[in-house]
Amino acid sequence: MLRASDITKEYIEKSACGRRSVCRAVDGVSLEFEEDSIYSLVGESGSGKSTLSRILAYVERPTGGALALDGKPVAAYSRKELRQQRKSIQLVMQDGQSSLDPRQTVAQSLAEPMKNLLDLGKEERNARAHDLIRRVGLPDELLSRFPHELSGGQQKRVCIARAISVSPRLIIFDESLSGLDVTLRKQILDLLLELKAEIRCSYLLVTHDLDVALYLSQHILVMKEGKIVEKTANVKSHNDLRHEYSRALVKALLSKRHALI
Ligand SMILES: Nc1ncnc2c1ncn2[C@@H]1O[C@H](COP(=O)(O)OP(=O)(O)OP(=O)(O)O)[C@@H](O)[C@H]1O
Repeated sequence: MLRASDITKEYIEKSACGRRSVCRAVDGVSLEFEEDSIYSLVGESGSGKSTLSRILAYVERPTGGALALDGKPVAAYSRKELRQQRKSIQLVMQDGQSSLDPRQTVAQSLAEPMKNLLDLGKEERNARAHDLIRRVGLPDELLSRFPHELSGGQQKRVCIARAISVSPRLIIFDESLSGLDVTLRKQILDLLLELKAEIRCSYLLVTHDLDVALYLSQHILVMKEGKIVEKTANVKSHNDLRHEYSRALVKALLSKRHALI
């Protein structure tokens, strides 16, 4: 469905003394996402996961390489086609509160992508907002609230409802589950599995947490210093990860578990 070929992203950084240097955040990444599958992207902080996610969601342009959707290069899309395709890939960011406009009620927040990307009329948007809020397990009365009147878990659910409102084919969750306590995180993970069974889209979950990746996904992608160092399909346990760097991540995970017991 979505193919990324040799994606590179360089940032020019300026030091305090005015010297310029190049940071290669993403370095020659090629990936292919299939329909109806769950992928996790893991790697340590600064390995380029968020940058790659923004590029895959067309929020940021790569410095090199190309994206193609259903075989057609995204660069060849007209403005109108690109707008149409924007709904296919949705990005859910880490912080629920700052991803939602503080001046919009939940109903307005849910209506916005349906208005901009689906051209739905007001009545249809309202009806869909009621349906969406229930699908993510929240009561209808929350539709009239503002983001600061919601708990962290409720904000995440609203962000998920907003992402599914346009029937995407791939949803990228960029660290969207961090900062939640274990019980709440499990609830959201189970909600994602339920929704996926209903809407049959693909997920890319960007996470530091290998346990979360193993719980949810069939495909694990491991990123280090801007490169994908391992792509493993049909992952059942951490033993399936073979690359030296992946083994180091597994070792860190296991020692963290022992420290907690
Ligand atoms: N807008 C930017 N300008 C300059 N450098 C940037 C920018 N965004 C990211 N970087 C740099 O690119 C590299 C990759 O950052 P990125 O946020 O993609 O990593 P990450 O794996 O998502 O990290 P984390 O898990 O901590 O969120 C880092 O060295 C970061 O400092």
